[in-house]
Amino acid sequence: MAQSKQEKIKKAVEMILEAIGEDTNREGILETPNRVATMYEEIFSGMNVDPRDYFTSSFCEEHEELILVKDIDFHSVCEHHLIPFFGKAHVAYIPQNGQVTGIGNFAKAIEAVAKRPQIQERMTTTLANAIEETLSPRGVLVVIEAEHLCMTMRGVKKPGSQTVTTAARGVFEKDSAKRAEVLSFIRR
Ligand SMILES: Nc1nc2c(ncn2[C@@H]2O[C@H](COP(=O)(O)OP(=O)(O)OP(=O)(O)O)[C@@H](O)[C@H]2O)c(=O)[nH]1
Ligand SMILES: [Zn+2]
Repeated sequence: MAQSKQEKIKKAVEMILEAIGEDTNREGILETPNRVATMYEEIFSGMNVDPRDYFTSSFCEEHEELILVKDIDFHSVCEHHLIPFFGKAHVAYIPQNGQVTGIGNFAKAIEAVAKRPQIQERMTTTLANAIEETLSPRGVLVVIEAEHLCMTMRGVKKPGSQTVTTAARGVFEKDSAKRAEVLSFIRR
């Protein structure tokens, strides 16, 4: 992150600490604006990353059957309150014309979309669209399950509540049996 952006974050954090009545010169707090600026660099590192870039390389493999990468951990930041939501993402696709990609690329793309202020629906849709647009599979299904701290530590305060979102494209949009097959693998 550029120096000027880091400076802006530090100043803003200092102002928040002052506003809540903290002594910004107190030993434990003195370095906090710095720490937060460094942390933001990490947790918002996906701001200008296009998830489609992870799917531009594919290799030709004659496997036109289901591939499911499940239980991919992620942490993101709710754009409404700037506190975390986190959980697991599952990505299923059925390749077409042998266009298969490295399974690690799904985890990289999830990191990219998670590391920016987000809402869960957009994260789900962005991933499904990125895979559809680049690999042109017969179908893609993205399922995300997450706990939102804005719903558990504040506001309605419902600890343990989980939000599930899905985005289905191609064959998964039309074929409920195919969707059900993926969901049963996810539940296992
Ligand atoms: N659809 C959707 N809503 C979300 C997500 N993350 C947080 N929210 C909700 O977005 C809403 C923000 O609404 P506001 O009315 O502006 O915020 P608020 O008054 O603090 O609302 P509460 O959180 O309900 O107390 C809240 O209902 C949140 O629960 C998300 O990923 N998707
Ligand atoms: Zn929120």
